[in-house]
Amino acid sequence: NENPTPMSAKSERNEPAASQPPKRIEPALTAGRKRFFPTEAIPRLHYNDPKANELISQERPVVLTESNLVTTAMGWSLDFLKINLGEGYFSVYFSDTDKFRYFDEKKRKDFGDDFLVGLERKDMKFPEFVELIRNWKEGDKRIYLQQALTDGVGKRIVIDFLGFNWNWINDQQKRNNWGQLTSNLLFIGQEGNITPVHYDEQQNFFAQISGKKKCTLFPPENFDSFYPYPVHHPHDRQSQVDLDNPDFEKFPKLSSIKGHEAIVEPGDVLYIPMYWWHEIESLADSGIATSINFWYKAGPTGKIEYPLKAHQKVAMMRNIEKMITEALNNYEEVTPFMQSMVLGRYS
Ligand SMILES: CCC[C@@H](CC(=O)O)C(=O)C(=O)O
Ligand SMILES: [Zn+2]
Repeated sequence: NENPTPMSAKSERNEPAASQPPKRIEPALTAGRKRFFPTEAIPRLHYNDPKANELISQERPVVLTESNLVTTAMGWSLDFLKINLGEGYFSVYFSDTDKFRYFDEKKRKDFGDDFLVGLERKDMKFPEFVELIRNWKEGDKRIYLQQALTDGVGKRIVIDFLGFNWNWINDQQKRNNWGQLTSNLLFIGQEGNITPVHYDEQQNFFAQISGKKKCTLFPPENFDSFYPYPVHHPHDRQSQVDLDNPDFEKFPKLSSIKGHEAIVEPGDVLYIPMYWWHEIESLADSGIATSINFWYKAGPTGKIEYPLKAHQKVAMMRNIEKMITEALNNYEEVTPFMQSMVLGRYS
Protein backbone atom coordinates (compact mmCIF):
# COMPACT_ATOMS: atom_id res chain seq x y z
CA ASN A 1 0.00 0.00 0.00
CA GLU A 2 2.85 2.30 -0.90
CA ASN A 3 0.57 4.67 -2.77
CA PRO A 4 -2.93 5.88 -1.92
CA THR A 5 -5.61 5.14 -4.54
CA PRO A 6 -4.71 7.09 -7.70
CA MET A 7 -7.09 9.91 -8.67
CA SER A 8 -8.58 7.90 -11.61
CA ALA A 9 -9.76 5.09 -9.34
CA LYS A 10 -11.76 7.61 -7.28
CA SER A 11 -14.73 7.49 -9.70
CA GLU A 12 -15.22 3.75 -9.03
CA ARG A 13 -15.53 4.65 -5.38
CA ASN A 14 -18.45 6.99 -6.13
CA GLU A 15 -20.73 3.96 -6.77
CA PRO A 16 -23.73 4.08 -4.41
CA ALA A 17 -22.56 2.13 -1.37
CA ALA A 18 -24.12 -1.34 -1.73
CA SER A 19 -23.76 -1.77 2.02
CA GLN A 20 -22.65 0.41 4.92
CA PRO A 21 -19.00 1.51 4.57
CA PRO A 22 -16.75 -0.87 6.53
CA LYS A 23 -16.72 -0.02 10.26
CA ARG A 24 -13.41 1.68 11.11
CA ILE A 25 -11.35 -0.65 13.23
CA GLU A 26 -9.95 1.49 16.04
CA PRO A 27 -6.16 0.92 15.82
CA ALA A 28 -5.03 -0.14 19.27
CA LEU A 29 -3.16 2.78 20.83
CA THR A 30 -0.64 0.15 21.90
CA ALA A 31 0.73 0.27 18.32
CA GLY A 32 4.15 1.93 18.10
CA ARG A 33 7.02 1.95 20.57
CA LYS A 34 6.69 1.07 24.25
CA ARG A 35 6.58 4.12 26.55
CA PHE A 36 7.75 4.75 30.15
CA PHE A 37 4.92 7.19 30.80
CA PRO A 38 1.10 6.86 31.05
CA THR A 39 -1.07 8.17 28.25
CA GLU A 40 -4.71 8.94 27.58
CA ALA A 41 -6.53 9.00 24.22
CA ILE A 42 -7.05 12.29 22.39
CA PRO A 43 -10.82 12.63 21.64
CA ARG A 44 -11.77 11.57 18.12
CA LEU A 45 -14.83 13.51 16.94
CA HIS A 46 -16.74 14.31 13.74
CA TYR A 47 -15.45 17.67 12.50
CA ASN A 48 -18.92 19.23 12.84
CA ASP A 49 -19.43 18.01 16.41
CA PRO A 50 -19.87 21.11 18.63
CA LYS A 51 -17.63 19.38 21.21
CA ALA A 52 -14.81 19.40 18.64
CA ASN A 53 -15.14 23.16 18.17
CA GLU A 54 -15.22 23.60 21.93
CA LEU A 55 -11.91 21.73 22.32
CA ILE A 56 -10.29 23.79 19.54
CA SER A 57 -11.46 27.04 21.15
CA GLN A 58 -10.00 25.80 24.47
CA GLU A 59 -6.69 25.06 22.64
CA ARG A 60 -6.97 21.36 23.48
CA PRO A 61 -6.01 18.61 20.99
CA VAL A 62 -8.71 16.72 19.06
CA VAL A 63 -8.77 14.35 16.05
CA LEU A 64 -11.37 15.48 13.51
CA THR A 65 -12.97 12.94 11.14
CA GLU A 66 -14.86 13.38 7.83
CA SER A 67 -13.60 16.94 7.31
CA ASN A 68 -12.55 16.32 3.69
CA LEU A 69 -9.90 18.94 4.42
CA VAL A 70 -7.44 17.35 1.98
CA THR A 71 -9.58 14.74 0.19
CA THR A 72 -8.37 16.13 -3.16
CA ALA A 73 -4.83 15.12 -2.15
CA MET A 74 -5.74 11.49 -1.47
CA GLY A 75 -4.44 10.65 -4.95
CA TRP A 76 -1.00 12.15 -4.23
CA SER A 77 0.89 8.92 -4.77
CA LEU A 78 4.64 9.09 -5.39
CA ASP A 79 4.05 8.52 -9.12
CA PHE A 80 1.34 11.19 -9.28
CA LEU A 81 3.58 13.69 -7.46
CA LYS A 82 6.56 12.79 -9.66
CA ILE A 83 4.53 13.92 -12.66
CA ASN A 84 2.73 16.88 -11.11
CA LEU A 85 4.87 18.39 -8.35
CA GLY A 86 6.96 20.35 -10.84
CA GLU A 87 10.67 20.93 -11.27
CA GLY A 88 11.38 22.50 -7.89
CA TYR A 89 13.87 21.39 -5.25
CA PHE A 90 12.68 19.72 -2.05
CA SER A 91 14.30 19.56 1.40
CA VAL A 92 15.05 15.93 2.20
CA TYR A 93 16.46 15.03 5.62
CA PHE A 94 18.71 12.03 6.25
CA SER A 95 19.25 10.38 9.63
CA ASP A 96 21.51 7.56 10.89
CA THR A 97 18.73 6.68 13.35
CA ASP A 98 14.90 6.68 13.29
CA LYS A 99 14.89 10.21 14.77
CA PHE A 100 14.63 13.39 12.69
CA ARG A 101 15.16 16.27 15.12
CA TYR A 102 14.34 19.48 13.24
CA PHE A 103 17.11 22.12 13.03
CA ASP A 104 16.98 25.78 12.05
CA GLU A 105 19.28 26.42 9.08
CA LYS A 106 19.57 30.14 9.89
CA LYS A 107 20.83 29.49 13.44
CA ARG A 108 23.22 26.82 12.12
CA LYS A 109 25.23 29.54 10.35
CA ASP A 110 26.39 31.19 13.60
CA PHE A 111 26.28 28.06 15.74
CA GLY A 112 28.33 25.62 13.62
CA ASP A 113 27.51 22.02 12.74
CA ASP A 114 28.76 20.01 15.75
CA PHE A 115 25.17 19.40 16.88
CA LEU A 116 24.31 17.65 13.58
CA VAL A 117 25.16 14.15 14.83
CA GLY A 118 23.95 11.73 12.15
CA LEU A 119 21.57 14.30 10.64
CA GLU A 120 21.81 16.09 7.32
CA ARG A 121 19.63 17.83 4.78
CA LYS A 122 19.91 17.73 0.98
CA ASP A 123 17.85 19.63 -1.58
CA MET A 124 16.80 17.49 -4.51
CA LYS A 125 14.21 17.16 -7.24
CA PHE A 126 11.20 14.98 -6.45
CA PRO A 127 12.08 12.07 -8.82
CA GLU A 128 15.46 11.71 -7.06
CA PHE A 129 13.65 11.45 -3.71
CA VAL A 130 11.29 8.79 -5.14
CA GLU A 131 14.29 6.77 -6.36
CA LEU A 132 15.87 6.95 -2.89
CA ILE A 133 12.76 5.97 -0.96
CA ARG A 134 11.90 3.13 -3.35
CA ASN A 135 15.41 1.66 -3.34
CA TRP A 136 15.91 2.10 0.41
CA LYS A 137 17.31 -0.95 2.22
CA GLU A 138 18.25 -1.75 5.81
CA GLY A 139 21.50 0.05 6.67
CA ASP A 140 20.78 3.06 4.45
CA LYS A 141 20.25 6.40 6.16
CA ARG A 142 16.53 6.95 6.76
CA ILE A 143 14.93 9.69 4.68
CA TYR A 144 12.18 12.25 5.26
CA LEU A 145 10.96 14.86 2.76
CA GLN A 146 9.69 18.01 4.51
CA GLN A 147 8.91 20.93 2.23
CA ALA A 148 6.53 23.88 2.19
CA LEU A 149 4.16 23.78 -0.78
CA THR A 150 4.79 27.03 -2.66
CA ASP A 151 3.95 28.23 -6.18
CA GLY A 152 5.99 26.50 -8.83
CA VAL A 153 4.13 23.21 -8.29
CA GLY A 154 2.32 21.74 -11.29
CA LYS A 155 -1.22 22.88 -12.13
CA ARG A 156 -2.81 19.57 -11.04
CA ILE A 157 -1.39 20.18 -7.58
CA VAL A 158 -2.78 23.73 -7.62
CA ILE A 159 -6.21 22.36 -8.57
CA ASP A 160 -6.08 19.79 -5.75
CA PHE A 161 -4.85 22.48 -3.34
CA LEU A 162 -7.73 24.78 -4.28
CA GLY A 163 -10.02 21.82 -3.67
CA PHE A 164 -9.08 21.61 0.02
CA ASN A 165 -11.96 22.33 2.40
CA TRP A 166 -11.04 26.02 2.72
CA ASN A 167 -14.58 27.00 3.79
CA TRP A 168 -14.27 24.94 6.95
CA ILE A 169 -10.65 25.80 7.82
CA ASN A 170 -11.06 29.52 7.06
CA ASP A 171 -14.07 29.46 9.38
CA GLN A 172 -11.94 27.84 12.09
CA GLN A 173 -9.26 30.51 11.62
CA LYS A 174 -11.86 33.28 12.01
CA ARG A 175 -13.88 31.73 14.83
CA ASN A 176 -10.69 31.16 16.89
CA ASN A 177 -9.24 34.55 15.99
CA TRP A 178 -6.03 33.02 14.62
CA GLY A 179 -3.51 34.99 12.59
CA GLN A 180 -2.60 34.26 8.98
CA LEU A 181 -1.99 30.84 7.41
CA THR A 182 1.82 30.88 7.13
CA SER A 183 2.51 27.58 5.35
CA ASN A 184 1.44 24.14 4.29
CA LEU A 185 4.29 21.68 4.71
CA LEU A 186 4.25 18.41 2.78
CA PHE A 187 5.79 15.48 4.68
CA ILE A 188 6.66 12.19 3.00
CA GLY A 189 8.63 9.65 5.02
CA GLN A 190 9.25 6.00 5.67
CA GLU A 191 7.32 3.96 8.20
CA GLY A 192 9.28 4.01 11.45
CA ASN A 193 10.49 7.61 11.04
CA ILE A 194 10.11 9.67 14.24
CA THR A 195 9.95 13.43 14.70
CA PRO A 196 11.10 13.80 18.32
CA VAL A 197 9.19 15.83 20.87
CA HIS A 198 9.13 19.58 20.23
CA TYR A 199 6.71 22.51 20.20
CA ASP A 200 5.83 25.01 17.47
CA GLU A 201 4.75 28.63 17.92
CA GLN A 202 1.83 28.17 15.55
CA GLN A 203 -1.63 26.59 15.60
CA ASN A 204 -1.58 23.44 13.47
CA PHE A 205 -4.24 21.42 11.62
CA PHE A 206 -2.30 18.29 10.71
CA ALA A 207 -3.90 16.31 7.86
CA GLN A 208 -2.95 12.67 7.15
CA ILE A 209 -2.99 11.51 3.54
CA SER A 210 -1.31 8.09 3.53
CA GLY A 211 0.08 5.76 6.20
CA LYS A 212 -0.61 6.06 9.94
CA LYS A 213 1.11 8.36 12.44
CA LYS A 214 1.07 7.93 16.20
CA CYS A 215 0.99 11.42 17.68
CA THR A 216 1.86 11.90 21.36
CA LEU A 217 1.12 15.35 22.76
CA PHE A 218 1.90 17.07 26.08
CA PRO A 219 0.56 20.43 27.32
CA PRO A 220 2.72 23.58 27.50
CA GLU A 221 2.75 23.16 31.33
CA ASN A 222 5.28 20.36 30.71
CA PHE A 223 7.98 22.86 29.62
CA ASP A 224 10.00 21.97 32.77
CA SER A 225 9.90 18.27 31.90
CA PHE A 226 11.22 18.53 28.34
CA TYR A 227 14.32 20.72 28.81
CA PRO A 228 14.30 22.36 25.37
CA TYR A 229 17.58 23.49 23.77
CA PRO A 230 18.52 27.16 24.29
CA VAL A 231 16.63 29.53 21.99
CA HIS A 232 19.80 30.45 20.06
CA HIS A 233 20.56 26.74 19.37
CA PRO A 234 19.65 25.35 15.93
CA HIS A 235 17.48 22.79 17.82
CA ASP A 236 15.48 25.66 19.39
CA ARG A 237 11.98 24.43 20.41
CA GLN A 238 13.18 20.81 20.32
CA SER A 239 13.42 18.82 23.56
CA GLN A 240 16.88 17.53 24.56
CA VAL A 241 15.37 14.32 25.94
CA ASP A 242 15.20 10.97 24.14
CA LEU A 243 11.87 9.37 25.09
CA ASP A 244 13.23 5.97 24.05
CA ASN A 245 16.30 6.23 26.35
CA PRO A 246 15.24 8.67 29.08
CA ASP A 247 18.12 10.08 31.18
CA PHE A 248 16.33 10.77 34.48
CA GLU A 249 19.57 11.91 36.08
CA LYS A 250 20.12 14.70 33.63
CA PHE A 251 16.38 15.37 33.15
CA PRO A 252 14.70 14.42 36.48
CA LYS A 253 11.35 16.13 35.79
CA LEU A 254 10.90 13.91 32.73
CA SER A 255 9.70 11.05 34.96
CA SER A 256 6.35 12.73 35.72
CA ILE A 257 5.01 13.26 32.17
CA LYS A 258 1.63 11.97 30.97
CA GLY A 259 0.90 11.88 27.23
CA HIS A 260 -2.21 12.49 25.09
CA GLU A 261 -2.18 10.03 22.20
CA ALA A 262 -3.87 9.52 18.83
CA ILE A 263 -3.20 7.45 15.76
CA VAL A 264 -4.12 9.49 12.69
CA GLU A 265 -5.08 7.67 9.49
CA PRO A 266 -5.75 8.94 5.97
CA GLY A 267 -8.60 11.47 6.12
CA ASP A 268 -8.02 12.35 9.79
CA VAL A 269 -7.04 15.86 10.88
CA LEU A 270 -5.29 16.36 14.24
CA TYR A 271 -5.45 19.79 15.87
CA ILE A 272 -2.07 20.41 17.53
CA PRO A 273 -2.51 23.53 19.68
CA MET A 274 0.28 26.11 19.60
CA TYR A 275 3.05 25.45 22.18
CA TRP A 276 1.84 21.88 22.83
CA TRP A 277 4.74 19.40 22.82
CA HIS A 278 4.34 16.66 20.23
CA GLU A 279 6.21 13.60 19.00
CA ILE A 280 5.15 12.03 15.70
CA GLU A 281 5.89 8.39 14.84
CA SER A 282 5.17 6.98 11.38
CA LEU A 283 3.85 3.56 12.34
CA ALA A 284 5.56 0.44 11.05
CA ASP A 285 3.60 -1.66 8.52
CA SER A 286 1.54 1.33 7.44
CA GLY A 287 3.55 2.16 4.32
CA ILE A 288 4.94 5.52 3.28
CA ALA A 289 3.46 8.28 5.45
CA THR A 290 2.28 11.46 3.73
CA SER A 291 0.91 14.44 5.65
CA ILE A 292 0.14 18.09 5.00
CA ASN A 293 0.05 20.60 7.86
CA PHE A 294 -1.68 23.97 8.04
CA TRP A 295 0.30 26.36 10.30
CA TYR A 296 -1.39 29.54 11.58
CA LYS A 297 0.23 32.39 13.49
CA ALA A 298 -1.36 33.34 16.78
CA GLY A 299 -3.99 36.01 16.62
CA PRO A 300 -3.59 39.41 18.35
CA THR A 301 -3.37 38.99 22.15
CA GLY A 302 -6.24 40.81 23.77
CA LYS A 303 -6.20 42.04 27.38
CA ILE A 304 -3.62 40.18 29.47
CA GLU A 305 -5.38 38.07 32.09
CA TYR A 306 -3.84 36.70 35.28
CA PRO A 307 -2.74 34.14 36.22
CA LEU A 308 -0.80 33.89 32.95
CA LYS A 309 -1.24 30.70 30.90
CA ALA A 310 1.69 28.29 30.59
CA HIS A 311 2.23 29.09 26.91
CA GLN A 312 2.44 32.80 27.73
CA LYS A 313 5.22 32.03 30.22
CA VAL A 314 7.03 30.01 27.52
CA ALA A 315 6.83 33.03 25.22
CA MET A 316 8.16 35.25 28.04
CA MET A 317 11.11 32.89 28.69
CA ARG A 318 11.92 32.90 24.97
CA ASN A 319 11.95 36.69 24.86
CA ILE A 320 14.19 36.88 27.94
CA GLU A 321 16.64 34.35 26.46
CA LYS A 322 16.71 36.24 23.16
CA MET A 323 17.31 39.57 24.93
CA ILE A 324 20.12 38.21 27.13
CA THR A 325 21.81 36.43 24.20
CA GLU A 326 21.60 39.57 22.09
CA ALA A 327 22.85 41.85 24.88
CA LEU A 328 25.80 39.56 25.71
CA ASN A 329 26.54 39.16 22.00
CA ASN A 330 28.42 35.93 22.74
CA TYR A 331 26.88 32.44 23.21
CA GLU A 332 29.63 31.31 25.58
CA GLU A 333 28.65 34.01 28.07
CA VAL A 334 24.94 33.07 28.20
CA THR A 335 25.32 29.98 30.43
CA PRO A 336 27.51 31.60 33.14
CA PHE A 337 25.28 34.68 33.06
CA MET A 338 22.08 32.62 33.56
CA GLN A 339 23.74 30.51 36.26
CA SER A 340 25.00 33.52 38.24
CA MET A 341 21.51 34.97 38.05
CA VAL A 342 19.68 31.83 39.25
CA LEU A 343 21.87 29.23 40.99
CA GLY A 344 21.84 29.54 44.76
CA ARG A 345 19.39 32.45 44.50
CA TYR A 346 16.24 31.06 42.86
CA SER A 347 16.62 27.40 43.69
C1 LIG B 1 8.70 19.03 10.86
C2 LIG B 1 7.78 18.21 11.66
C3 LIG B 1 6.51 17.82 10.93
C4 LIG B 1 5.41 17.34 11.83
C5 LIG B 1 5.83 16.03 12.43
C6 LIG B 1 5.80 14.90 11.38
O1 LIG B 1 4.81 14.82 10.66
O2 LIG B 1 6.79 14.15 11.36
C7 LIG B 1 5.19 18.38 12.91
O3 LIG B 1 5.79 18.32 13.98
C8 LIG B 1 4.27 19.51 12.66
O4 LIG B 1 3.53 19.50 11.66
O5 LIG B 1 4.28 20.45 13.51
ZN1 LIG C 1 5.67 20.23 15.02
